Amino acid sequence: MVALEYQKADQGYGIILINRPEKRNAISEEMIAMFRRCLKQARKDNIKFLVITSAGEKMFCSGGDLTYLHANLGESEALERLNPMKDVLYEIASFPVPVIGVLNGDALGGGCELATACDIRIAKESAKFGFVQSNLGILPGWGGGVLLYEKVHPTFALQWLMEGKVYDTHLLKDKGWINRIVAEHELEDYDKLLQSYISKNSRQMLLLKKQYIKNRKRNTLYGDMSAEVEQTASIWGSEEHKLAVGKFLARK
Ligand SMILES: CC[C@@H](C(=O)O)C(=O)SCCNC(=O)CCNC(=O)[C@H](O)C(C)(C)COP(=O)(O)OP(=O)(O)OC[C@H]1O[C@@H](n2cnc3c(N)ncnc32)[C@H](O)[C@@H]1OP(=O)(O)O
Repeated sequence: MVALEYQKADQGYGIILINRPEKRNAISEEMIAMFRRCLKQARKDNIKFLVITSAGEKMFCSGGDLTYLHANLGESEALERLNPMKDVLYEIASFPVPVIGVLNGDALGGGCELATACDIRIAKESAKFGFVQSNLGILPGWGGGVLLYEKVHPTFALQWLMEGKVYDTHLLKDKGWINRIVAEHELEDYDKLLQSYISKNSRQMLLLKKQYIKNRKRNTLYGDMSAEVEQTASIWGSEEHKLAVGKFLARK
């Protein structure tokens, strides 16, 4: 089974599928390299938009693989392991056509960062989402906190990042993080689900994304994301982080 794959759909859009449901779609080191390759291929194809979604019904993504991103890493080692996925998130955020996150299940930690890097989020109604990093003694490790400030009101971004709460789709739609809530059965037919995008042409999509990037509040996105990752790496070895990750890894 391939843990991450890309394909171009007949209707002219691309899909990246995170396919590791048995580990709740946690992102491993190997999958980061696969992500880069898939994005590269998607850039070459003449697609109208790119979808990022996952296999399984439970989780869109449970974040970074905690066996690889464990808490016993030194600052420079943590930075080395975090930066590649930050680059993937930046690549998604600056991808030439719109990127739609189809959130088929919950997301935690880095999973919420990945969802936030997408331009549009369509979520299954029953899904729950948590920027829980503060509960783990860290900050977002892939630059996704910076992206969150771009997507929702700054006071809500700060509140979510500070409190580390897990929210439902209705609250997050009110806050502007989720664009559209759908029933589970609507995820069975992508061409129908995505019809309002499929019906537009490639040139329109390309120009709309270009305008969106131009209208971004900041033009220092990459540097700001890198600074956030550095800050996270600086507190990676905190006692709170060691305790939280140690507890997860030892729970069975
Ligand atoms: C930069 C990374 C950093 C960030 O910036 O935020 C992060 O992303 S840190 C990670 C944040 N995520 C978490 O803390 C979530 C950890 N996982 C869980 O709390 C639970 O697994 C779950 C996601 C709520 C799902 O619970 P449940 O449905 O009961 O399944 P299991 O717990 O039994 O998990 C099944 C299977 O998957 C493995 N798993 C789950 N999440 C991860 C992960 N993030 N990394 C590695 N492995 C993960 C889990 O260990 C189980 O494996 P087996 O024991 O081999 O079956």
